[in-house]
Amino acid sequence: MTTMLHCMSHSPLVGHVDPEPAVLAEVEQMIAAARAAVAEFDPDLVVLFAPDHYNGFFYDLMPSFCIGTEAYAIGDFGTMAGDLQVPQALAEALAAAVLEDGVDAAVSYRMQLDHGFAQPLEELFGGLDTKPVIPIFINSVATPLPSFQRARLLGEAVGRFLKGLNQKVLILGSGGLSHQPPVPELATANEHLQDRLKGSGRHLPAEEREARTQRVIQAARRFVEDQTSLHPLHPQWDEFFMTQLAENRLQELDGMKNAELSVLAGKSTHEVKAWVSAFAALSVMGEFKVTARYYRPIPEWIAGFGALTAYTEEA
Ligand SMILES: O=C(O)CCc1cccc(O)c1O
Ligand SMILES: [Fe+2]
Repeated sequence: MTTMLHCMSHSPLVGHVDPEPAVLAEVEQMIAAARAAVAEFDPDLVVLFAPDHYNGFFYDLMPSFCIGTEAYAIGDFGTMAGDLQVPQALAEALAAAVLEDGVDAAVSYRMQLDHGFAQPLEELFGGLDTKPVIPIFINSVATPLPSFQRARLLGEAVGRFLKGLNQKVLILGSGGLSHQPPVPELATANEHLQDRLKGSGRHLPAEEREARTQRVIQAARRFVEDQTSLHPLHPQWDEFFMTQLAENRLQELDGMKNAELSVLAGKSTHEVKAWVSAFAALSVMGEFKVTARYYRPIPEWIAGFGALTAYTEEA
């Protein structure tokens, strides 16, 4: 049984602050090709690794990893809102297997998701509930963060479970690459914002939601004018990282310290752990080959914007 993988950057700024038409067309073409490949593959099951941006996971109880047995997306930045179609018994079995395998992932029976999960489903399937999807959260913004090694081990545990299923599985990773949008931080937040980060932000008043959205849009506009207004993108690291994955050198990333990566490529670059977990899962399912690769730094989206597609070899 062949397994397919697709990892991709996301950005809620898509449609809000867009690059020039030629770049937009290039990205749309890349996404259309991925959508066609996914349609051709026609998975029985989708496993989606993605981060959150203080929309569903907060400091009142912040897990490193969480497997959703039921989940819905809130529709931030105009992305799709609504329920995912999570195969509950299978998600429960996956959660149990991952724990048994030595990785202490939490579970959620009411997982609240943002654009990090919704955007890839929207782009690849045109909806949130067109296929059975198991969402797996990786904390990528709320320090202290899980390490690269733990993200790899999580992925390997997930892959071992999936290998035993005998189903046609599509593994998705959403996030990264180098970027540092203005995501709030507990250490520097005022009292009101601290309260939001500790859980009251789970149901943000409409005007606060709008203010937050506009703040990110304004930051993107400023970043296009002045690329020192936020942590600069780091195309060279992004390309290096994608090559490490494509060549199955995941273990070499274990030595990368979280603080080191933040300084090098920006604090939200930790979202690439979704890619690490996705490739780790694929790597235990069989020998794999990367068949498509895309990269371009896109300041309008505050993102080193890339994608990788891979398949295991037919046994
Ligand atoms: O929701 C937020 O506040 C952060 C939004 C955000 C902006 C640019 C690139 C991203 O990957 C991203 O997640
Ligand atoms: Fe993100």
